[in-house]
Amino acid sequence: MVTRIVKIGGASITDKSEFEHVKLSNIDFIVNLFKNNYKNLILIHGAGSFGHHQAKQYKLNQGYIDTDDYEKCRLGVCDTRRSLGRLQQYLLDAFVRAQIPVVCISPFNFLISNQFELTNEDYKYLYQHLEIVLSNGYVPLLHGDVLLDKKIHWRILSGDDLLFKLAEYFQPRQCIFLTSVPGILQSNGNIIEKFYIDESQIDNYEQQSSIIDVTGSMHNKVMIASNIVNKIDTCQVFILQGVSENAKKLLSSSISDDQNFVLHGSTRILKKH
Ligand SMILES: Nc1ncnc2c1ncn2[C@@H]1O[C@H](COP(=O)(O)OP(=O)(O)OP(=O)(O)O)[C@@H](O)[C@H]1O
Ligand SMILES: C=C(C)CCOP(=O)(O)O
Repeated sequence: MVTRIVKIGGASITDKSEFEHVKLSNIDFIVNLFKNNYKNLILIHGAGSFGHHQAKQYKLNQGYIDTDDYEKCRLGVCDTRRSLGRLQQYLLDAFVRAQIPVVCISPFNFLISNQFELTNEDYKYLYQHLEIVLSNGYVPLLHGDVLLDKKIHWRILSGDDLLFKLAEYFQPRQCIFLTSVPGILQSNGNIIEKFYIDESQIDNYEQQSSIIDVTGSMHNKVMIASNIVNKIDTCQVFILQGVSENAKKLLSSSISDDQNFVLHGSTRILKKH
């Protein structure tokens, strides 16, 4: 039932180096990618500069730490979610303006972890809810979020990790990570068009950067993208720039049956032969 899952990375729609800095023209560009192409689609958006800054300030990705002021951190949870809501509002404004039937679904309302852990059983109600939303013709827009946790009070769930769990359940034909860069870059700036999964190499692909990010940036993305390819044989996985001709090309065409299909100037994740 689901053909594509697309993560609209926070880096593609915000300036992550500046607090709550939205790039409205990027949002319009990305929303238009789906204008005639939104059937059987799940969308996820990242936090960008609407969430990572607060999450870092209150160390939310570590859960509650006894030595910190509980009430202050709890307000940090609320402030992170308020900020995510602002970014979501910009996206919803643009989707509805483009007459695309998008509804927002927050993981916070469906998932409660236990010492960071989330089982398939924990995801059950979210999956069921998404099935109903999809069968009514809506496009669900989920997002990276802060979740409540039974032991450590809260944890961060990144949109990339969520994408993996949705891919595992819905088995889409394509998973697409839209971000601010053309794909996975080598240290000399060259793009890797075919990234063959080799776990020992994954550590080499995080370049130094000044952006604020609590969920592992490109390193986590490469790991998640690789896990999807390893787990779902039939799923094509791409990392590419959201505001780009490649994104237009990929999202406006039907899914190629060529198992080795690549888009020049972007990254396709492939199993090592
Ligand atoms: N080897 C690399 N190749 C490409 N980008 C890299 C690399 N190493 C680090 N990066 C950084 O990773 C960023 C993309 O990861 P990031 O998690 O910020 O993306 P996102 O998913 O769009 O954002 P968000 O997590 O806010 O949703 C790029 O903007 C770039 O600065
Ligand atoms: C609340 C936060 C920081 C969610 C992070 O989600 P991501 O931007 O998809 O990694």
